[in-house]
Amino acid sequence: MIKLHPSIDNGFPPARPGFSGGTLKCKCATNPVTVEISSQTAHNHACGCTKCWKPKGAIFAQIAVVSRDKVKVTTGADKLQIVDPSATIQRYACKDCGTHMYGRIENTKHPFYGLDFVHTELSDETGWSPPEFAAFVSSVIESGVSPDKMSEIRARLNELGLPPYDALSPALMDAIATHIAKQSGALAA
Ligand SMILES: N[C@@H](CCC(=O)N[C@@H](CSCO)C(=O)NCC(=O)O)C(=O)O
Ligand SMILES: [Zn+2]
Ligand SMILES: [Zn+2]
Repeated sequence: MIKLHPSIDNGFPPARPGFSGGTLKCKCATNPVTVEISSQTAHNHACGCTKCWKPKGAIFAQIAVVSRDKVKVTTGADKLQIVDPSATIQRYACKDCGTHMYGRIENTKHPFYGLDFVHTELSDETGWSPPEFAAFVSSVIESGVSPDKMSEIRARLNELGLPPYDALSPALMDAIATHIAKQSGALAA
């Protein structure tokens, strides 16, 4: 069976009611970077884009959002560097092991401003919100996955209960479009 991501391939538990966060740790054996997340996450999803960090050998990333005021670097801030300063999401990665610790949007007009992107598999705690869908599925081809594999990948995502989309989920695409329409005046603010 095709492997997509180690936290997804064997199924995943539901969110634990009352769960209120945990600590993300990079892959460095010594002096790891730690980031405290003091809330449950939302919109967790598998992402096939080339920009999101993936564990070794994984085709997809697993990524969720959390309010930026709930994200705090607790150790090793000096080891963090922004992967691509020109990207919409500024991804802070450990310069020793390459793990992305959080991604932040600085453009206050962006529909997702205020939300940081995090990989909850970097935490030892259980109870995080599980993935709900798969985004940017066709983009895995950009990382070198053969187009011949796409039917198998989409079938497996469906089997896991993760509807595959080639951008974000319809609910998130609608939220983005609504935000833009309110900014332009096409819809009442
Ligand atoms: N085909 C491109 C798609 C990259 C892309 O647009 N990624 C999305 C999703 S990331 C988490 O869901 C995005 O919002 N990117 C903004 C950014 O990365 O700054 C590819 O695969 O590279
Ligand atoms: Zn590291
Ligand atoms: Zn992505």
